[in-house]
Amino acid sequence: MTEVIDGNAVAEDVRESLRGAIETLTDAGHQPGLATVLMSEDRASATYVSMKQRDCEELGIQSFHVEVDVDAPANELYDTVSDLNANDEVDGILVQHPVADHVDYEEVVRRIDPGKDVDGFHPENVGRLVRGDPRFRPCTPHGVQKLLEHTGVETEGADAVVVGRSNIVGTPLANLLARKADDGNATVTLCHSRTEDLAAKTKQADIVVAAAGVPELVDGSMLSEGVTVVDVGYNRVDGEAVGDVEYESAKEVASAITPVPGGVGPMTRAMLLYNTVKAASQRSGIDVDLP
Ligand SMILES: Nc1nc2c(c(=O)[nH]1)N[C@@H](CN(C=O)c1ccc(C(=O)N[C@@H](CCC(=O)O)C(=O)O)cc1)CN2
Repeated sequence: MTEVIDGNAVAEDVRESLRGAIETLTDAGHQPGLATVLMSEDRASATYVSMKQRDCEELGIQSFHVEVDVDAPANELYDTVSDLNANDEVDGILVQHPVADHVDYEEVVRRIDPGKDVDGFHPENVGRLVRGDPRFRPCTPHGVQKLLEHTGVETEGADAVVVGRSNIVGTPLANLLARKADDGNATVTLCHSRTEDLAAKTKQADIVVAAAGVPELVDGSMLSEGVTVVDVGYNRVDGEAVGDVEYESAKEVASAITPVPGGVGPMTRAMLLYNTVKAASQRSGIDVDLP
């Protein structure tokens, strides 16, 4: 029987487990605060940002939001980031990706105070993660780790194949899964658009994470019996949400699989709250228990 991994339920567990820390920080005079910045007309991005604001409100995290006109010069976005860096009530800053075409997202990220970089995208934080001393684990990779942990999937010694090498998901996740201690200890293969025989790689995997942004790229014929499948993809095809995994055929062979929607997406948001609380604790010097 294939286990369908319920991302909404695990995300709810994470949120509930953060309540105590938020209360401790708030009672001590430091209510955690998250600022979201949107410079895009993409409807999905606007939806994700408003979901993140709502998540904050529900948990008692202060939420700040800035919209920068898509036609504004890059400097306007840089100034917004500077203002938020200087705002003491803001513990975490998230600039929703993608931004307007004429703005270099990497430059925006470099301007975020690394101590407030709750996405974990700043070069200093990427370096720390790769060196084994992560300040903030990026939200989606961290969410995938939590889903595996919650499902009881053993990563230690497992063959994990990550499909997709984006800075937001594939590359940091491959790093985390390969690291020792409590991060994974897996043998990781990072596949991408130039991988010659993708099916040969995915077939030998105990864990497959699809994060390529290509609808239904991975199907059941490319998987081995008993594999765990995590689908990070979220594509709109004919108005329908479709993952990077062909769900029905993959479910036939998998022992556990995440659905789309209701799999990784809610975890991305939950781990953002986690990083915001962590940032608040680090910035205030108030120790809290984090799950
Ligand atoms: N600065 C960042 N930008 C982006 C990130 C990120 O981590 N940081 N990730 C992606 C997508 N993303 C976050 O913003 C995201 C994707 C999906 C969901 C989600 O909750 N999905 C739900 C369905 C939502 C719906 O109904 O439309 C699900 O899968 O069940 C949240 C966040 C892009 N940019």
